[in-house]
Amino acid sequence: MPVFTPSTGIFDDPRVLSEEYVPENILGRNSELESYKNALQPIMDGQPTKSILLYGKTGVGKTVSTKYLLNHLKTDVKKYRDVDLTTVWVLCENTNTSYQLAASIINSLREPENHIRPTGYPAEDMYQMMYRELDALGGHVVIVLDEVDNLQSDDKLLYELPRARANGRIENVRVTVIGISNDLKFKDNLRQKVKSSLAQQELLFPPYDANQLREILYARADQAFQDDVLSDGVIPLCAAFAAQDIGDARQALTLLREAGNIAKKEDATKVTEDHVQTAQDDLEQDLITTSVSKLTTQGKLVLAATLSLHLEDKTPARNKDVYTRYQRYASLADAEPVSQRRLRDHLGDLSMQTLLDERTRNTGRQEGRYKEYSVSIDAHSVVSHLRADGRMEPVIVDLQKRL
Ligand SMILES: Nc1ncnc2c1ncn2[C@@H]1O[C@H](COP(=O)(O)OP(=O)(O)OP(=O)(O)O)[C@@H](O)[C@H]1O
Repeated sequence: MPVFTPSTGIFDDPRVLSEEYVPENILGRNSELESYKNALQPIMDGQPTKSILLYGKTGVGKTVSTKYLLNHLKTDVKKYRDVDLTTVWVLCENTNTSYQLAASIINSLREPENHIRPTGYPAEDMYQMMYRELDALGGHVVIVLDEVDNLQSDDKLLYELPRARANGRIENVRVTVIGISNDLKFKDNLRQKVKSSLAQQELLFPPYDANQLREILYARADQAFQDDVLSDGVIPLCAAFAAQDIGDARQALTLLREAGNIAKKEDATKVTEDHVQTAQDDLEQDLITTSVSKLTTQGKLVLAATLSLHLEDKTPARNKDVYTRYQRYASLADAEPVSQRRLRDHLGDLSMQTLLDERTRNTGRQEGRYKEYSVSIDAHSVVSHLRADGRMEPVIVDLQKRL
């Protein structure tokens, strides 16, 4: 018996479904791309530009559209106007201060051997170094600040960078700043003067609907899979799952890829809707595992308290009801309880991570508006994931009485 046999021919080129793959065409974003292109057009025309703040939830094409337009702009500006366009892309995930941002900009313009250490300089020296570096480039520089919301608490450069030329910090180069954020409330939290500097133009990318997701998936599937291996319902089902959730193209592509992987593992000749369903269940489990394991002890206690109410059929529950149960669980786990106000933040976080469902009730005059919470995931899997934290053991014993 041979040890190795050829894999079944499900995929042609699975890399096409990976996160790294850059598609040639952006689908389902015509009007958004048109507005974005108009916002960048002054660069082509050699006119002063306004800064751009681009919003939208995760996976709605903000990154891919920005890369697509900047790549074209770079080529076209060179061709028609002989202007050099430099693009600087800073992922602000771990960049929380203006000082770190200046260091990241400098380093992204330098060869690795000339990188500076992002510590130890007086702040003003660091900023001056950055402006000198930018000015030396000449032409036009587009600085993309991806996940710009991380810089909210130290916003000096968010204010100054878009105005650098007007304020005489640079002379030879024009700078356009594009801030990208999936925090839809980011702008509301900015100081007025930062808002008017960073968000001179705003673009909103809405979630994809099922039709748009289907269009994106069909184009990718054509290259990713061998001919005729996808059953007819597969792409519509992947699109429907992702549209029902938050309309995220990344999620839809991952689901299609995982369905293909499952079919391949089973040595199946076709990818079916059952494979999609299994992939969806697996991904949901992975999401719960990751989200629960990343919670702080307080977050886990709040989740456990809401879950125990759920198991007693007492959800949707209000903040004050969760708080009573939470206090008991905090004491069982020997943790200092947080205030009721802080509990509200934890409930909000858990809802953002889709571990809980949040619903606002409006009862008219008597009680006004309030929020209610219920559990949106499988109780057994939450309990098994909470078990990984030894401190939760007494709480789990209590929860198990209700399971
Ligand atoms: N309109 C589209 N056409 C083709 N592929 C798309 C489109 N929109 C998104 N994608 C693909 O979906 C994935 C996520 O897209 P992208 O990274 O642009 O999302 P995003 O809005 O920047 O998300 P995040 O805020 O999480 O970074 C990528 O693999 C991208 O190639």
